Amino acid sequence: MSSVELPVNSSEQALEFVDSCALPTTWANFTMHAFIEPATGKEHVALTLGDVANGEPVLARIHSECLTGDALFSKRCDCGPQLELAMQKIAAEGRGVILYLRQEGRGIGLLAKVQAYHLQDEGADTVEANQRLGFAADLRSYTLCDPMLKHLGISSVKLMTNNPRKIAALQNMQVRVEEQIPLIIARNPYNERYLATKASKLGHMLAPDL
Ligand SMILES: Nc1nc2c(ncn2[C@@H]2O[C@H](COP(=O)(O)OP(=O)(O)OP(=O)(O)O)[C@@H](O)[C@H]2O)c(=O)[nH]1
Ligand SMILES: [Zn+2]
Repeated sequence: MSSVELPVNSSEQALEFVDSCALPTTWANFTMHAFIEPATGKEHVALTLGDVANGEPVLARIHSECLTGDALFSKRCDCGPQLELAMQKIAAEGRGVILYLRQEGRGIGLLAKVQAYHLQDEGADTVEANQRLGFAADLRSYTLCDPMLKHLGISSVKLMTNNPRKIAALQNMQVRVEEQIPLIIARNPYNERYLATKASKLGHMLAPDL
C-alpha cells in the first residue's frame, strides 16, 4: 500500500469533508463527520467522541458497511455486535473514533452479497461464494482511512479488530497502531461457519475453535 498522502479539500482530493453534526446514541453523544469520495460519489462517515486530536492514541474501530448485520440484526455475521461493542468501549473510555466505510460485503456490494449468501445457503463458505461469483475473497481498501484520520487530527490508534490486514494498512499509511484490541463476538449456529472461515482462510486472529 502506498504511503502517499491523500489530501482533503485540495484540487486532487480523494476524499472531501462535507460537514459534522451531533449524533446522540444509546451509549454516548458522538459527533458525526461526513465525507464524500468525488471519484465514486460514495459517502462515508466517522464518529468521534471526546478530544481525539490531542496526540494521545485514540481507541478506534474501522468498520466496513454490513447492512444486514449493522441495521437488520442478521445473525449470519458478527458485524452488528462488533459495532455495538466498539461504541460501548468508546463510550466507557469517553474518547474514540469509528470510521464507517461504505464497502458493503467486503467490497462486492449488497446485491452480490445476497447472491453470495444464496450460495452459502447451498453449502459454500464465504470465500468460496465470493470466488464463484468472480470476486476475490476480500476486495476492501483502507486507503481512505488516511485522509479521514488526518482530517480528524489522529496519528496514533488503539485498534479494535481481529483482522491483521487492517493493522498492516494503517501502518503502511504511517498511522501508529499502539495496541490491537480483539473484538470477539459469541458464536451462534448461523455465524459459526462464517467465523471459522475468517480464522482459517482470511487470517483473522480468532481462537482456533472459532
Ligand atoms: N462477501 C461477503 N461479505 C460479508 C459476508 N459477511 C459479512 N460480510 C462483510 O464483511 C465485512 C466485515 O467487515 P468488518 O467487521 O469491518 O471487518 P472484519 O474483516 O470482519 O474484521 P474485524 O475488524 O475483526 O471485524 C462487511 O463489509 C460485511 O458486509 C459474507 O458472507 N460475504
Ligand atoms: Zn456482517
